[in-house]
Amino acid sequence: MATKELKQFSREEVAKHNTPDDLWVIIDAKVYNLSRFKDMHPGGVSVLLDEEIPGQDVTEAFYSLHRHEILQKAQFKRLQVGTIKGEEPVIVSQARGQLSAIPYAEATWQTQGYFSPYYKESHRQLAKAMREFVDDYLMEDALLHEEDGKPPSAHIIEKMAELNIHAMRMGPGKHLKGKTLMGGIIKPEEFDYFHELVISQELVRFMSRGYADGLNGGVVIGLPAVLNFGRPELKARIADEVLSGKKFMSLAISEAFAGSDVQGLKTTAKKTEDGKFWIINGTKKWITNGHFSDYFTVGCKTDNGFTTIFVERGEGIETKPIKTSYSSAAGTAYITFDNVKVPVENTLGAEGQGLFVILSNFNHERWTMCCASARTQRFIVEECLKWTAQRKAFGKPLNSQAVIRNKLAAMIARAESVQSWLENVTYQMTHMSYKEQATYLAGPIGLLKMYATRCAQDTARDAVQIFGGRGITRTGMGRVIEHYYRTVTFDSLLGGAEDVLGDLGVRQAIAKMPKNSRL
Ligand code: HEM
Repeated sequence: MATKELKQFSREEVAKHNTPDDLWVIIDAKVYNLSRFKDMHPGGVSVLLDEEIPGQDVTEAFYSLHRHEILQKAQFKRLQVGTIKGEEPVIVSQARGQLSAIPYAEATWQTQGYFSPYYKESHRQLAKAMREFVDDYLMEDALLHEEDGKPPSAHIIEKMAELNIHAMRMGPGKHLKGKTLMGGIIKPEEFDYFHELVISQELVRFMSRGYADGLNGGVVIGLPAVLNFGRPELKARIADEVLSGKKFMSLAISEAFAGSDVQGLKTTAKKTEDGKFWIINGTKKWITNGHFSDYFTVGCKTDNGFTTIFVERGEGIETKPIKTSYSSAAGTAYITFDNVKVPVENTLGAEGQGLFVILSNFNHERWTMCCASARTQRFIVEECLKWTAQRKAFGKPLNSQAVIRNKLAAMIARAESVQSWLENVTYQMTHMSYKEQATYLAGPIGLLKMYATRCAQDTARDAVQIFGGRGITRTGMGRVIEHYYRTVTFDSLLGGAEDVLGDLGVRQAIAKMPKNSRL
């Protein structure tokens, strides 16, 4: 119903509608008729018949029990019959594409009154366009498919391809040449890692972790090996098909037998007698997007060591979904390869050098995970700041309790420190070649990821304590917190387990210690 059709009432008029069969309430200067809805109210009838509800202003009671988004839904919007004469609603939803006004809900560079040396006008424009894109297209699809477990809708993948978002997620490089990025906001030759950071951070704002990985996460980690080490004709064909959203791919390394210990993998590739084909046998586990992938970048044991091979779905390949604690929208799969015949031209990099092929992209992969972790932690800070301001306990807002403020302080400090370190590392990346990044940043990125995911888990734990039972309930006020707490561990495992990455960082530091240093 359009606002202009709504009647205006005085508070006295509303007060007369105070019986079970004629039950009106005021929420934020809007008048709702709950007479018929009361029997369908998910919170029950009795709460609506409490002596403090019928005919009265229930704004405070409503917002201590419901998310604002409920009133935005068509089936509940219809309950509004009018507004209060001479009053304006004060509670507003964040408009499409808008930045949040909640302190710390946006990184400093996007917060009014603050400065940053890293971001230019093109980053700001890209951030704005990405936010609008996410609000317009992804929010609804993400919530839907995080629940029903289906992969992201085809029209979303197509729209992302049209704007070349899939390509931008691969970072700066030749693959962007000649492409119109985000409708022309940014030129391919200007695209840097801060642009990519902006994209990675906006693409998780819908807080649906499984869906976020379903959104071509496999391409981000599986395609670089083809782009950097594939033969030119293979590279051209696959990049085109995958970045245009027509085909999906995944990185198939982990096995039930080995994860972080890449050298302990058991899948084998043996050459046919004529030397023209590989015959691949083995299994892979926890392969993101694997269930709907057309292509796989597969790590195999070969006679001369470890070799990475590009494999197309076909005879001998079977993928089965694995149920994990996040949504099957991610297409997490168990894959079996039974005598799969692959042309040797599909070898990525040199035979026996597959470890280098895989390791060379680990820095970028882990860095994108840090981008996502920093952003989602910040979203949790926003949820907690809002909740503790609107929820009352012992007659006062939750945020009047020192113990709650202490938790908020720790959360804010973690979100800010992760983002600041991330921006520093990103700045280094913009000034280093891929090879220099491998030399100088593998250790710091390992440490950053370890730190980010530990902070994220601490923040998830604190948030659940702040939200209480709601923090473990899938619907209602705490739905974002519940989801975060249930899925936050993914970040600490994917792309290398926390302890392994921390250890990598320290081992690299030890290796670089000057031999002549003494206390
Ligand atoms: C326009 C008016 C209202 C609408 C559309 C509405 C709608 C809903 C919906 C959809 C839920 C379940 C979703 C969720 O878990 O958040 C719910 C739960 C609930 N509602 Fe309402 N409601 C309204 C007004 C009220 C009022 C005035 C009260 C009285 C204090 C109330 C008390 C509750 C309670 C106690 C719950 C259960 C909350 C929980 O499980 O944590 N509702 N309501």
